[in-house]
Amino acid sequence: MPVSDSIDRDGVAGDDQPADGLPINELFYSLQGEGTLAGVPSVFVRTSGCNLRCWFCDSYHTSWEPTHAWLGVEEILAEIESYENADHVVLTGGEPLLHETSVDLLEALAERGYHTTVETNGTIYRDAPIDLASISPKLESSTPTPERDPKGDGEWEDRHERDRIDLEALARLVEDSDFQLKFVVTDEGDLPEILALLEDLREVAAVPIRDDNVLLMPEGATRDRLEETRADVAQLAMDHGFRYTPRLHVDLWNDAPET
Ligand SMILES: C[S@@+](CC[C@H](N)C(=O)[O-])C[C@H]1O[C@@H](n2cnc3c(N)ncnc32)[C@H](O)[C@@H]1O
Ligand SMILES: Nc1nc2[nH]cc(C(=O)O)c2c(=O)[nH]1
Ligand code: SF4
Ligand SMILES: [Mg+2]
Repeated sequence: MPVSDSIDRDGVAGDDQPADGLPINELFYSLQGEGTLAGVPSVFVRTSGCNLRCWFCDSYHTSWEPTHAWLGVEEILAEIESYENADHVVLTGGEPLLHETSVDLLEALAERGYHTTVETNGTIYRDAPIDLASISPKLESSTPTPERDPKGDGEWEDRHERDRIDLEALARLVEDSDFQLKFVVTDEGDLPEILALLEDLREVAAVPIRDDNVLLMPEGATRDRLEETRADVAQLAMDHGFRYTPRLHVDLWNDAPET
C-alpha cells in the first residue's frame, strides 16, 4: 500500500491535537523524485487530508483513508533539523495548503534558511513563503468515477469534478512564487485539456507561463504501471515542447512507504 498505512510515531488520530500542530502521515529523508529538482536530497513532510480524491492517488492514506499523528510545528522542525545534510524541505500531502498551520511551518523553515517546495493540487491559495510552488492541477482523467473509485461507488465524483480546478487560486500561486505546473498524464487524451487550461491561465495570470514551466509526468504509482505510461508521455512532451519529468523515487524504490 503506498505511503504509511500505520503510524509508529507517538500519537494517533484523535490524540492531543495541538493548536499549532499538523496531521502528519509521514516525515522522511529521500531524493526529490519529481520535477525540476529531481535528485535533490530533501526532507519530506507529508500532511494528511485532501479536498480531492484522484482515483490514482499514490498517497491513499492521506486522501481516501487518512491516517496521521498530530505533531506541533516545533516537533516537526526538530525532526527536519535532525537530517543534518538536508537544505531542502518538501511539504506535501494530501493537500498541504488545506492547513493554515502549513503557513507557520513554511515561515519557520524560511527563517532557518531552508529551500521549500510545496506540492499542491492548486485549488487553495495561501500567503506563505514558498521557494518552489510545485502545482499539479487535476485533469478530468483523475476523477473517481464509479468504475475507477478505489474505495466506494463514485460518491466523490461530483465533488472532485466541481473542485479540481480553481483558476483564481492557480493564478495567485504562480504569481507569488517560482513555480512548475506538473500534470499527471495518463494518455494523449489529456493533452487538449492541458492546452485549454494553459490558455485560460495565461489570460488571467499576471506573470508569463513558459512552456518550460510545464511538466508532463507519467501516471503510475508502481514500476509496472510506469512501464506502461512513460514512453508515450515522453513523446507527448517532445511533441508539445513541454518538459518531461520522471518519477525517480518509483524507479528506485517502487511504492515503498517513506521514499
Ligand atoms: C500525493 S500528491 C500530494 C500533493 C497534492 N495533493 C497534489 O496532488 O499535487 C503528490 C504528487 O503526486 C502526484 N501523483 C499522485 N498520484 C500519482 C500517480 N498515480 N501517478 C503519478 N503522479 C501521481 C500528484 O499529482 C502530485 O504531483
Ligand atoms: N521521493 C519522492 N519525491 C516526491 N516528490 C513529490 C512527492 C510527493 O508525494 O509529493 C514525492 C514522494 O513521495 N517521494
Ligand atoms: S489531490 Fe493529491 S493528495 Fe489529493 S487525491 Fe489527488 S493526488 Fe492524492
Ligand atoms: Mg509521492
